[in-house]
Amino acid sequence: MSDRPEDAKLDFSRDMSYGDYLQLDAILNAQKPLSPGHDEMLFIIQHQTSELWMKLMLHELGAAISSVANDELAPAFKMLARVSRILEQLVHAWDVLATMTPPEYSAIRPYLGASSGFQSWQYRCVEFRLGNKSATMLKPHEHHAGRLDIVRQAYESPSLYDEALRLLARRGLQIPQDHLQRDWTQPYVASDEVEQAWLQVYREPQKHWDLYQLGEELTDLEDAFRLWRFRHVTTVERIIGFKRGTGGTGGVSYLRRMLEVVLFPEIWKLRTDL
Ligand code: HEM
Ligand SMILES: N[C@@H](CC(=O)c1ccccc1NC=O)C(=O)O
Repeated sequence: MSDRPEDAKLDFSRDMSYGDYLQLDAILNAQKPLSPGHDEMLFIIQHQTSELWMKLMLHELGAAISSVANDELAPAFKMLARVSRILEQLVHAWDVLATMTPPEYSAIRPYLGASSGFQSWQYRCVEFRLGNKSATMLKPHEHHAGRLDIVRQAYESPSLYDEALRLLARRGLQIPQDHLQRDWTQPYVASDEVEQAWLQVYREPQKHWDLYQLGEELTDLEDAFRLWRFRHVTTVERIIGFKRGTGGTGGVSYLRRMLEVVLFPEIWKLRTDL
């Protein structure tokens, strides 16, 4: 045992090093700016780090959905809490991107062509796993069969909320049959009976403690996701104003409409009716 750096292992000619393990050659050689603009490095790294966090989110969300489906709530809570913390991290990441001014972004934007975050397949999988289903959103991935399969898998599977409602039914709460077995590609439709079931949980938390905790984990998650959407719109407005998006939508008008999405409607409504 020693505190001297000279005593650390220094020869990695035969052993796996930090960079080997983390595949840093692949990651750190993946920043290829197309424009002469200084700020493109920020733009690329902001997106790449977001995609890495989304990869972890999908890893956690997929496992959390399976855990809920298997009545294993303790591990699901831990994974959902992690997803919410990742979203918070992504909310704060907007502060870094917001240091980019409109003229700085104008130097990069012509080089982006028709590419846009709208085409992020991992983001679309997150939305689908959280229950925001839309057939149109599969289309940008049709040109790439492997990716389309991944997005379609998320599209066709029960969402986190679908599995939560199936769990409530297994616990004896009244959930309508058409919420328990349905075409999972269809957008979720809120129901008074489902709200009544959640109200029972929230009126007697001590009787349904883990379902109550699940309800609050879902609330945390949607709360953090709403903040992410909001920071996206405000950051976009401060950088490009009301210009149309490179992806072809109205831009800020489209992103504002996305602020109206409610993922777990009865969990929010019950607060008024409790
Ligand atoms: C200068 C920075 C940014 C600008 C100006 C911007 C602008 C836009 C616009 C205008 C759209 C609407 C689609 C379109 O027509 O293009 C959009 C969508 C999107 N952007 Fe960004 N964005 C920026 C940064 C980011 C970052 C850092 C991420 C993180 C990954 C991101 C992820 C997305 C996603 C996922 C969508 C699709 C949203 C949805 O369908 O609900 N954007 N963005
Ligand atoms: N939609 C943006 C372009 C954009 O932001 C973008 C382009 C390529 C890769 C990622 C992007 N980020 C998120 O939409 C724009 O209209 O300027």
